[in-house]
Amino acid sequence: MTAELISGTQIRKEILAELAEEVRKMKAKHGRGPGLVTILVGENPASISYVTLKIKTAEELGFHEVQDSQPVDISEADLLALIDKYNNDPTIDGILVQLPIPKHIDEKKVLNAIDPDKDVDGFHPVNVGRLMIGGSEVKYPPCTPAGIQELIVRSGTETSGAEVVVVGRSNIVGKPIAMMMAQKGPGANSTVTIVHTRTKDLAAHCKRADILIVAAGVPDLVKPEWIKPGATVIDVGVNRVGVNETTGKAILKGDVDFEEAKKIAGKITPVPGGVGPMTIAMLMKNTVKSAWLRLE
Ligand SMILES: Nc1nc(=O)c2c([nH]1)NC[C@@H]1CN(c3ccc(C(=O)N[C@@H](CCC(=O)O)C(=O)O)cc3)C=[N+]21
Repeated sequence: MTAELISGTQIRKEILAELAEEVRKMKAKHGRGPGLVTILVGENPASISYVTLKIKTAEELGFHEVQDSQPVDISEADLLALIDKYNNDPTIDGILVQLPIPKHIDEKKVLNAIDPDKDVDGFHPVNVGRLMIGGSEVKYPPCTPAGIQELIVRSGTETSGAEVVVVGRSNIVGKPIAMMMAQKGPGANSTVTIVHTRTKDLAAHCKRADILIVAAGVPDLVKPEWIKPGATVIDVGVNRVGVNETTGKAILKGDVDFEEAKKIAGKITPVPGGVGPMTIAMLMKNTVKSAWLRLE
């Protein structure tokens, strides 16, 4: 048996079509679409490629899109002042500072400076707190975890009472997705275990999972024999393992040995084409929500 492929590329299309319709309505009613600014500091090639994808998607949806590129040696004070400018700009609904930022700038200070009501990444402590409370308190769920939950639900995977094992405990993926799956409510109600590189017997924990979410950043970490037959496997890894000689593009690999895992899993996400495209779709969704909240 070969696992059913969960296509982020396909599901993303459905979500973007829904959002495009909302943007049309918003423009008709209020004379403007959602405004999103992406602040990019320096010239990290991976960051440039993500930001390019974000801009392209925002433009397709009819957003008012501002790309603000800053030199790698911008001072912390100047970056904070820039964020403040966008906090006070009524045409901007979402502010995203592409991470990572250079070491001489305190990332925490930067994330804390963004108005929580424009924090469409969901990284501000206020939004992290809202996520912990759950339910209607949640305003901007972080984009990658929101995309993961959407993939799980839209693939028809039962979450209520399911054993979910999350590999990785980062602030942007592991911790929030674990909390979201454990919450009360649709697409959640799961029994959640968080494991990481210091966990004893990682394999045994993974093997119990009905839903295995892997966000460790280690290529091919999860072996086929770690997967429970029929499980839903969500691979969040985006590892650049080389460069394609003919196209010059990066070769991406997930944290799961995909070719072998798909023989055992029930449903599985590919890399690329799985979680990545969903992250951007959820960013757009949060920005549309922010615009509605600001306009009405
Ligand atoms: N403030 C901030 N917010 C972020 O949301 C954020 C960030 N910083 N820093 C970096 C990570 C990473 N990230 C991805 C977005 C899209 C794909 C994506 O679309 N990936 C495609 C492949 C794209 C490619 O070829 O590189 C795929 O998996 O199919 C992946 C990863 C957002 N991030």
